[in-house]
Amino acid sequence: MASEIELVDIQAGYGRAAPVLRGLTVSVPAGQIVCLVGPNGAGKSTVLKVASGLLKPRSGKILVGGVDVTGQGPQRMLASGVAHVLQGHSVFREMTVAENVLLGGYTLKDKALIAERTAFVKEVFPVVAQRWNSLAGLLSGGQQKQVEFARSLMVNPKVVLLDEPSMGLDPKATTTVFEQVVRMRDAGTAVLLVEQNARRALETADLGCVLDLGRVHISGPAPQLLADPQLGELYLGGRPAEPTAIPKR
Ligand SMILES: Nc1ncnc2c1ncn2[C@@H]1O[C@H](COP(=O)(O)OP(=O)(O)OP(=O)(O)O)[C@@H](O)[C@H]1O
Repeated sequence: MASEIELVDIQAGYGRAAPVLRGLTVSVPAGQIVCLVGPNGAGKSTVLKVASGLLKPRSGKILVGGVDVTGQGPQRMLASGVAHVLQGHSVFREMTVAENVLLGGYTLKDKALIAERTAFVKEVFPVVAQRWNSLAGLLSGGQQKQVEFARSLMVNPKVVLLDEPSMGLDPKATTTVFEQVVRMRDAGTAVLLVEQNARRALETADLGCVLDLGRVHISGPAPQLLADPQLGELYLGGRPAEPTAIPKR
């Protein structure tokens, strides 16, 4: 299956500190949700920063749609088709939902294309259409997250990187947000999802990767990972002796 983005044998870290990612390889096939789970500090957000060009890898390769884009910064990565929805809340509360979403298309010059993309994101995220002229700050946390998702889809990315989309949300809003992640995938965008809420993320994803010590320790179809006792072990503080590969479907 063709990959929208591939990170190959990535070494990356901050400043002069020891590397956080130590030979990490992950790939997101077209039309799939891949989730990264792992203990605090395992490097999950760092993977997304490398994938979106915010952090340049010390070594390794980044391929988008098979094209080598290693070393490109965030603007070029966005133009290549990689959109990053950062951790926390990034809507402008004093602006309308419309203004927030249209910001995502600021690089688009063609008015017809902007109108087409606007209609598309309103269809994928009904709450965005319903609250189009409301101030974004009046929306609930889960609704604001959908505004962020809609903004990221304005440029028709190949892959969207989602960093802890359920952070700070109650269980009902979390359910809604994960349903919208599935809608994004079904609408044709591949997703690389980072989550603390490992169970919910694996229930939503097609494929899962467990990060530990800066590399992927276990990977495979999400349902198989959910049933894997080693996953529980990791979260209880134990470590698997050897990296394990679960055969692909
Ligand atoms: N801007 C930064 N400068 C220096 N070190 C950083 C920076 N961001 C992250 N780190 C360090 O990199 C390591 C991995 O952090 P990262 O945020 O990628 O982990 P994570 O798996 O996403 O963690 P969490 O689940 O707690 O969000 C940690 O040791 C962290 O302290």
